Amino acid sequence: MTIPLTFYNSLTRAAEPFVPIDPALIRVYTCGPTVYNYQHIGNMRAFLFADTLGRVLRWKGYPTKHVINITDVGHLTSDADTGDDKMEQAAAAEAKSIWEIAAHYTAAFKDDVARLNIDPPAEWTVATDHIPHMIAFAQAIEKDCYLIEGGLYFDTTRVPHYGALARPVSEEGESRIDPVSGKRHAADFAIWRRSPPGEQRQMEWDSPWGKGAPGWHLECSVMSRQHLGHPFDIHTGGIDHREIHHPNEIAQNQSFCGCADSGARIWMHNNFLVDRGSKMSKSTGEFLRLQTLIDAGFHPLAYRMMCLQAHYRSELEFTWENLAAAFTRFKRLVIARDALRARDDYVLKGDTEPYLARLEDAVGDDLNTPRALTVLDDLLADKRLSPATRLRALGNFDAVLGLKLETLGRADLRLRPFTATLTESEIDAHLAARRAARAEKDFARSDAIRDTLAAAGVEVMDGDPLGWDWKLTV
Ligand SMILES: Nc1ncnc2c1ncn2[C@@H]1O[C@H](COP(=O)(O)OP(=O)(O)OP(=O)(O)O)[C@@H](O)[C@H]1O
Ligand SMILES: [Zn+2]
Repeated sequence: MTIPLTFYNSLTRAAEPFVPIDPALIRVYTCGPTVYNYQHIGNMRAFLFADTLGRVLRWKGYPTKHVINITDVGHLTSDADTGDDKMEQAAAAEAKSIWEIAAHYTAAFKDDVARLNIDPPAEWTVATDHIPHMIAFAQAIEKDCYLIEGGLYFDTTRVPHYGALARPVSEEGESRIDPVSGKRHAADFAIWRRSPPGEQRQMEWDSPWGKGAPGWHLECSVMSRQHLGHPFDIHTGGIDHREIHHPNEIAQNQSFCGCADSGARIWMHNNFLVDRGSKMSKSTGEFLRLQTLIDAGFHPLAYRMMCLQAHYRSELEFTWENLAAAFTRFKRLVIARDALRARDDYVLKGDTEPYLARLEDAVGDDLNTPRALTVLDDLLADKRLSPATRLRALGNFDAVLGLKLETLGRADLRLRPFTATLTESEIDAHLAARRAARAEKDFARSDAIRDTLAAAGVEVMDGDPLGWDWKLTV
């Protein structure tokens, strides 16, 4: 594979050729979820993007170490260090301990990761496992901090070009940051938040600056440095992080190294999933979970397909129609694959190289997955290649797109097999008749219909949790 990779670097606002720091190991850090609630499908878009990046690097032959953190402390209700800790607030609302909250939502997040076929990273690092390291890091940058009643704050005028990543740091931008009494500059942020006198927090630790908890930005500087070393290759996150969280990480990293290095060579940001025109957000209440989509009858990979159809730097509007269209496209791919399998004569004829080159070119062009999908469509439809040849190339597309085209069964998607003797609408008609029979308590008739379906290769699944009431017995 020879086509170079190009990534859009938010630091320079330009597409740049990817030059590994050490080709023997590419190091990637992704800001992970705050586990005070279920992740919504917008959050999962951020992890799908990071997964595509990791997949592309590995497919290109780069050994890659990917770290994603779990934020279980420090993220306040405002990204700019005011309000309550999101974890404390959720624990109070659900009358549970923070540790229970974190365990529950971390497990739910990892379920979604698996269902979306996101490759688990080399390490999931947990913020609260790193408190001593955070204190040591804070001591190292204390020279650029000042102590006020609220805790230890970072003086953002102490590093060169603070906020260059957010660009421009406008008056308007800074006015979004709520004032904290004693802060020297609006953009200054908490490194260590002291527990208010007389108040006991569920999560608090002793430190040289009093009992309290680390600031949210600190954890990513500390975990990325500890697990990857600075500078590492690529740092990713959602585009909201480009404004506050990542500029603050960069300021800490610069203070720590006493240099101008941001800590990562390339900073990449995915754009938002929006719902009726605005960012889908946990904090604003109503949001969609992956489970909601599954309950509505969609395979989780239909959502992956929906995300792949848009470039990661474009805003993506969620509508049920878009999701249904993505699901249909996904089913068509599975149907096309099965049609090829049915005709497979094990004869290899034709050359897939041009398609693989186009795939490489597409994903190398700042992860252009929409273009990669059209390459896949073209490959499957190319009659100059034998079925076996086309099927053989699928592994490359699976490696990059993660759609499980090689392994997913038709039954998983509720598709009628080519060998089935009933059409999809006939199956539905039988099922409707069976439901009517059951409603009339005519179980003999209901069982007879079930047997008819079974003979045709269709197994009825009463009470299927996915809401699909039949699957194929193949
Ligand atoms: N609507 C969205 N579309 C795409 N990415 C998103 C969206 N909302 C959040 N993200 C990204 O999801 C990742 C995890 O976010 P995190 O759990 O910190 O979110 P949060 O701030 O707690 O929740 P929210 O932003 O939903 O209130 C981050 O990279 C964030 O930028
Ligand atoms: Zn982070």
